[in-house]
Amino acid sequence: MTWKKKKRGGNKKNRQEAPRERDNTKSLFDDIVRENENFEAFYKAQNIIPETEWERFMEVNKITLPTSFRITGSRSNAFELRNLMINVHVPELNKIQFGSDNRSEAPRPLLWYPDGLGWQHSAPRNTIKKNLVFQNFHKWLVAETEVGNINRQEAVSMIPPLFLDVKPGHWVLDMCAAPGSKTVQIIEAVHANDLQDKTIPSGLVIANDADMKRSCMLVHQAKRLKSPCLIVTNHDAAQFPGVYVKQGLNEEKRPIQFDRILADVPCSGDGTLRKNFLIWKNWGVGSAIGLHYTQVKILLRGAQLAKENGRIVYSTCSMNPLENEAVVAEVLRRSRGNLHLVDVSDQLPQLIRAPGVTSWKVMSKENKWVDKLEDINPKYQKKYEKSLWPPPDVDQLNLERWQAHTVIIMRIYPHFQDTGAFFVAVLQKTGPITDISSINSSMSNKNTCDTKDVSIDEANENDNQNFNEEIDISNETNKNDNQNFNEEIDISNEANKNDNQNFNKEIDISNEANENDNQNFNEKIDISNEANENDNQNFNEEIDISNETNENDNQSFNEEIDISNEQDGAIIVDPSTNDTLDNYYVVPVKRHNVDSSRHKSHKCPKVEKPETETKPDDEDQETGTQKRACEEPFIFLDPDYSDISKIREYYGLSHEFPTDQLLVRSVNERNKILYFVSESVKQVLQAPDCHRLRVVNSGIKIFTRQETNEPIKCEFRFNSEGLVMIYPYISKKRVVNFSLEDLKILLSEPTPLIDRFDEKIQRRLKELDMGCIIVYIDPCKERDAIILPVWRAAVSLNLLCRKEERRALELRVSNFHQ
Ligand SMILES: C[S@@+](CC[C@H](N)C(=O)[O-])C[C@H]1O[C@@H](n2cnc3c(N)ncnc32)[C@H](O)[C@@H]1O
Repeated sequence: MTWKKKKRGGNKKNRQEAPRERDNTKSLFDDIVRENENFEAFYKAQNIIPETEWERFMEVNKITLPTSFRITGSRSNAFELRNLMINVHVPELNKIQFGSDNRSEAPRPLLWYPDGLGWQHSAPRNTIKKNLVFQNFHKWLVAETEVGNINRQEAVSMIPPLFLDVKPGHWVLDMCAAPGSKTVQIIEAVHANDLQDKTIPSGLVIANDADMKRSCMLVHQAKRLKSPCLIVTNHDAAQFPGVYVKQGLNEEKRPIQFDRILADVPCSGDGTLRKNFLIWKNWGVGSAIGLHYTQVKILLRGAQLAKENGRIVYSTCSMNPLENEAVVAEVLRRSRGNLHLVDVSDQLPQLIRAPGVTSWKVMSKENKWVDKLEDINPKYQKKYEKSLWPPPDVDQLNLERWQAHTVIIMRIYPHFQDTGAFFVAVLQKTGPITDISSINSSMSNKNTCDTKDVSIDEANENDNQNFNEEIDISNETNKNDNQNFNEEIDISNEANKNDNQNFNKEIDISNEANENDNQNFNEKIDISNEANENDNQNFNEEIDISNETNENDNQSFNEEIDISNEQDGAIIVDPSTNDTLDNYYVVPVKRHNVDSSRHKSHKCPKVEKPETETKPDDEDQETGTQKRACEEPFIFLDPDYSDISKIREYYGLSHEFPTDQLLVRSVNERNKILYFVSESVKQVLQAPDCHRLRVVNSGIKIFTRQETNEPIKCEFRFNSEGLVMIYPYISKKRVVNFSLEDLKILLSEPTPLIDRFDEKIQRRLKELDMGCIIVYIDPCKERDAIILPVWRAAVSLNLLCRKEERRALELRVSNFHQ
């Protein structure tokens, strides 16, 4: 059987493209299943799917996965979009009839997802391409996705963060976060009360991933949420460094610990068969056996980093008990009663789930069933962990509870609700996870029960063994992601084509406008150039991120430097015990007053690298990535910093706004961008040993210095990324209330002339000098107010936001009629 490779990047030989449409899928899958019977043999023997359901389980696995998405953002905004789905899009799409049974494939809500904000649809791509109604719907989806109001995400992948039960104010660690779908959910939960409280959220989300490239994807994904609570880091989660932060009035040093931990670990991914049929074809027992040890180490480290009474969610997109129940059982055993499974049967009652299992079988890499480690050929025993087999006390672990609908561990299978498969376990920490080394290890079969049990060296050794498999798998996942990503790129390219058309038009228009407005020519060019930079960034995620980072943040992408730090930081210990404090060395990071003489003296802890190793902007021959000589520091501004006083005066910024949470990223007198972070992010970034954290990104842009030849009173303009956050703290001095009609004029061209607006607006604008103003639109009670930064030039206005934001706004405004 041969499948033709479709156009797609990569030079992988023998790569086969699975058919996408439902109609022709089945027969081809039957062929794959025949080619790889191990999958079927393995899972039949595990007896995890009742015999009566087996046929249905196999059938559904052969059908292409529906597309699913979540409506995100603030509550009222999300409800507005949900109502638009229910009242406008679904009725329109329901009119389309297609498929063999002439059935409509309009989106339907995921019944178990709270507030009707989760959706899925299984319309074939051909339909989407050919049908105008679907095309319009898709355009809307893409536009709202670009600005972060909609998140495309596999339905089952939405489940773990819901069980994590994140509350505003929580400190959350997402251990294996990239590409970031679940991080986005966590960030949303941390911001859940923003609108009611009208305060800056105090929570913290650290999103970590061991893969640098994927961490960058994560930055891009999470950036759309404009959260000052996020830090993206790049570590092996099993060795996530301990950091001491100063907390409380006395600034007492305490080890960093989290209210919530998500360990969505790397796995064999056989729950994603419907998305990536190659997993089925290449399925083998080796992946799970190889990953088990890494998974145990990550979950264990997560348990250590949780606060007492903190919640830890362990999840995989694998159905294999060796990656699921075996991992949880081993970590429960090692925690010596300080970790418990949580009964979450009352949460998401409409989610159909099966309980965990208490017996499972281990198949050797030679595809033979093996009852115990000792039965493995001694030559290969090192490759297996004792903990792969069910422990003797497995019945006491509550892995399975199926009484009165009580399910503690959740197994979600594709045939339950037309999704992928997933495994979720919710754990609570009730005491310190200490002294792991003294536990007689059932895990290690290497007869080393001393401190080396989970020591760095051994962990690394093992990691290396497993790493190749992991890389294969994550590549597989990447391939898969790329598949899906290409779909999106196709669409967005189309959108971009359109944009280019519009863009040219805009240039024409702006030229026209410039004729009218020659005085402000330079300003407009500057602003539009910035907008163009942003636009180009979005054509290519990676370029986008690295450019943005290099230009604005100078945040470190240098893995070499960080690896050396990793060695310092890799101390496996429960932070609630102080016994490793001596292993930390302290590099004090002071608050910097940005004056040229002082900031020159600021030393980035990573500059000590010899120049020959990392020249600035050196190109890595192997990866093609840009290396930087040093990671630029996070320099917190002194509230007395002169530019802040200017901003305060010009915009009427309240003293309640925590200006001490503003920072800059470059040691430069004329800092172009001022970033803002939450109080807890600041605590972490100012931790004496923060250098141990390999920070990839943090902070939202709130002010940008506007370079202009014109005489203006305040050089700093608002950045759309941070405006909503700071808006409650500014006076009405430079706020102009617009009606929807005024907004339409503003959006009608890049630099509409002031005299096109309503007379009242003209009068108000005349009161204001040249510079940044804030346009406020309150469409109606049920909808969120729209707050926009606008440049008030001599005779025209210029909306200061990215093209994607502008496009989504245009769509939103056009929907207000309906
Ligand atoms: C299942 S994916 C995570 C998906 C992610 N939580 C989401 O919802 O988008 C597993 C991730 O773990 C990362 N990873 C693999 N080994 C790791 C390790 N030792 N520490 C941290 N991350 C790791 C991979 O790069 C991959 O991005």
